[in-house]
Amino acid sequence: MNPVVALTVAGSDSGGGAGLQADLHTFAAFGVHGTSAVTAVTVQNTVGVTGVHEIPPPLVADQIRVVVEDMRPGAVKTGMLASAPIIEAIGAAFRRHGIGRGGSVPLVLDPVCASMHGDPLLRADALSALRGLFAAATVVTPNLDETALLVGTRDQRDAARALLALGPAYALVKGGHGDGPRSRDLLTDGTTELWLDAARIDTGNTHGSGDTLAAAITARLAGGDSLPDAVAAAKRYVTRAVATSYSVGSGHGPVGHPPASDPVAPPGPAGPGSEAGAAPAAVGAS
Ligand SMILES: Nc1ncnc2c1ncn2[C@@H]1O[C@H](COP(=O)(O)OP(=O)(O)OP(=O)(O)O)[C@@H](O)[C@H]1O
Ligand SMILES: Cc1ncc(CO)c(N)n1
Repeated sequence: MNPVVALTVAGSDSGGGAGLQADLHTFAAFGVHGTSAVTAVTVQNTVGVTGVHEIPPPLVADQIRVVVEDMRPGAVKTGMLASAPIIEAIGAAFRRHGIGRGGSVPLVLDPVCASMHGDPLLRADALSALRGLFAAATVVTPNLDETALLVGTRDQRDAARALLALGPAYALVKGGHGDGPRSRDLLTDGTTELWLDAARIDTGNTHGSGDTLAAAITARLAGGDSLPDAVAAAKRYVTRAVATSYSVGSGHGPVGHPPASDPVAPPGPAGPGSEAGAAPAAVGAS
């Protein structure tokens, strides 16, 4: 039986906690075969990012092409995209291969702008190119620092409204950077609003939490979940990931990647894959 396949288009974190390394750990935890198109190599550890080497845009597009032609991922995720030329090459590749809205493969767009240490992972002149990719996304998953940069607000509802105006089917505005006792994320398609709520775990070891949440959504979408079901499963997973985080190095340690308690089911007779932008349903996470 063919495995479910997911693709991440992301940067490498040499420290192993975030970026495509976190994505591949997460895909594996859900029992999904992970593939990757590398956008940039970062020189990074638990303390910070000291260097970035961008991959030439045609090489990024070629990685996407060979994976899609050979293995047909059930869903795609983007993380660190680094520069406007790389984003434009990715956008063209997605259109060519039917990835994102308008195509048949759901797209989870995590608009990574900086590391948790505040080191830039996207060139300042690439913000408008990144916004331009939003219309292709099934869901965009910014944190509050990213909503401030992208749409000028840290209010979760206002940010979601402004993000949806850029064209994605759903906005998931994460609240991990708040400081209350709960870690609350807002999922909305403009009609239905869903708060995903969990107790905030008292730890500084949250490196890779955002990548892990978006990768878990991608894994579940690849297995055929609706978007709200995928987000609910991913929230449960990232909460366990933060709970199993650990210290390594002298800075912020990574989240853990325990096996998912609800792994992706192998494809049935109809095969994996869901409609990009499926209808919302009432879900909750605790
Ligand atoms: N201390 C915590 N306890 C529980 N959940 C958390 C905690 N920190 C983050 N989360 C959850 O982890 C997910 C990622 O959120 P966050 O806002 O940290 O993303 P991010 O900033 O993009 O992550 P990264 O650190 O990878 O850049 C969200 O679901 C958030 O609610
Ligand atoms: C390569 C990479 N992607 C994403 C993040 C954000 O977690 C990071 N720190 N590094």
